[in-house]
Amino acid sequence: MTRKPSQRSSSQPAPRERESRLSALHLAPDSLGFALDSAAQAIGAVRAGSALPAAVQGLFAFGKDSDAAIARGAVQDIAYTTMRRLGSADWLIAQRLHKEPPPHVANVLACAFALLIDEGDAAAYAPFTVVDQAVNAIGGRREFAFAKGLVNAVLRGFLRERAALLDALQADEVARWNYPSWWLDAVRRAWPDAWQDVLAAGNVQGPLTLRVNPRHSTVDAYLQMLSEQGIAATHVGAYAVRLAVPTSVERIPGFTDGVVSVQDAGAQLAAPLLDARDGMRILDACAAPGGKTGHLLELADVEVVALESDASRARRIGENLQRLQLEAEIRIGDAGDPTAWHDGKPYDRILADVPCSASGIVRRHPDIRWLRRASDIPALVAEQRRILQALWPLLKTGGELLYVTCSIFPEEGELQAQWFGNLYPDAVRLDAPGQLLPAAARVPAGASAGSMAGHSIGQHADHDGFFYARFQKR
Ligand SMILES: C[S@@+](CC[C@H](N)C(=O)[O-])C[C@H]1O[C@@H](n2cnc3c(N)ncnc32)[C@H](O)[C@@H]1O
Repeated sequence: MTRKPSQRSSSQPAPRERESRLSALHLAPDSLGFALDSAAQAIGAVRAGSALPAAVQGLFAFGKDSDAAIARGAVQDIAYTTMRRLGSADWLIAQRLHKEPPPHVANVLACAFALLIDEGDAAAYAPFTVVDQAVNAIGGRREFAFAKGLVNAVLRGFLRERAALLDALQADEVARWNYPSWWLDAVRRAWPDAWQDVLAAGNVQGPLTLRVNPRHSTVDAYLQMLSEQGIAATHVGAYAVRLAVPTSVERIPGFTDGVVSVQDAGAQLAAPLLDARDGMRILDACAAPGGKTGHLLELADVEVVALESDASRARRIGENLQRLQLEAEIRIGDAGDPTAWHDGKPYDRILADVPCSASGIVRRHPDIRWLRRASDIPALVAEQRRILQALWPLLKTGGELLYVTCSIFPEEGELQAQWFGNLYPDAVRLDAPGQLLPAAARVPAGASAGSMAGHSIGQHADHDGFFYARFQKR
């Protein structure tokens, strides 16, 4: 948790814009009740199909900066924690209530349950504080005030029967693992020896990992600088440094000057695998927000075309490269339709970091598991194939294509690589990590801690899930 709001509530209405369908909220912006109410709105938005970052952003879009600053950290923490525990929270609600409550009441309860599941030192707030503040959150809106007694009874009842309920919850797979059942089936099918580790890794908050820019520093020199500033960090990859305590980017030494970037250790494998050398012409075919584009340009003096289909996301490539003081040619276009953007000059290297289920990065985006549907996977597989087929003819003979997904589903990984190898007799498969399963340094209590199938990065493994396949054109 980045910050805890005070337990104070106030009779003063919070001066921020609210969803039009909700009445005014009579709670102070620095109270836990206010944070629970806001987080509940974000959960409601995700249940309606919105991505969590957009849902949280939307809450503060019209608010005063001061209110947003006060509440935002706590709201974000509660909403993300709730997403990681939504299966448990919904199960507990169903156990305690025979009739479905109004959605906002259910979402406040879900947020409260998510905070009550941890005990002792692991708990962010004292249990009775959570209960009192959840009751305040419900009482803070005129139309839900009738449910104060119910929220109080449900949450206090949970505290009385906590151990028995959490024990019973283990028998329900969705409640236990906090993933939808189709996702549980898919992970079990794909990784019969490691499925529990994979699921558990996705339920741990990801660390803050940095990539050191070799144009400005070295990992050793940067670690030394951090140590002089009293910041604990570990060397976790060729260019990767993991901070012991996550912080905001403005506080990361050297971030604004482009000495380091924020990038997961698993994602940092892409640019070195492309083996780019000075003078090469490279296509980064699905480039935004430009994490891998920046890394490529840090490693060699290359000419990079950064292609992205989403114009608003493409702007972030430019912002990231500006901070790094590096340049690429940014083009907006569909990687699956080169006629619209390709100038006819072939590439030495192509990075195909294609759109995918993002099932490998759920620890950073815990909403993804609830937003995705099983039917999304075949649609994504088809889209990945369309893009790969369009890109292969753009590669020079002797050139290399790196296929990347942040997925743990073999349909988007190994099976896709095999399909590609069978389709193109001139594609020679080169060494690459293949499936990199997500690995968490800290696995939550109660989760299995057996050995991982697939690859991980090494002794300090703590990275998202990726798939990497490399092909050379003969
Ligand atoms: C996995 S992300 C890329 C991450 C990026 N390589 C990085 O390291 O920061 C995939 C990107 O592909 C874009 N995209 C999706 N379909 C595309 C298409 N048909 N052509 C080009 N870009 C596409 C998405 O908007 C998204 O920004």
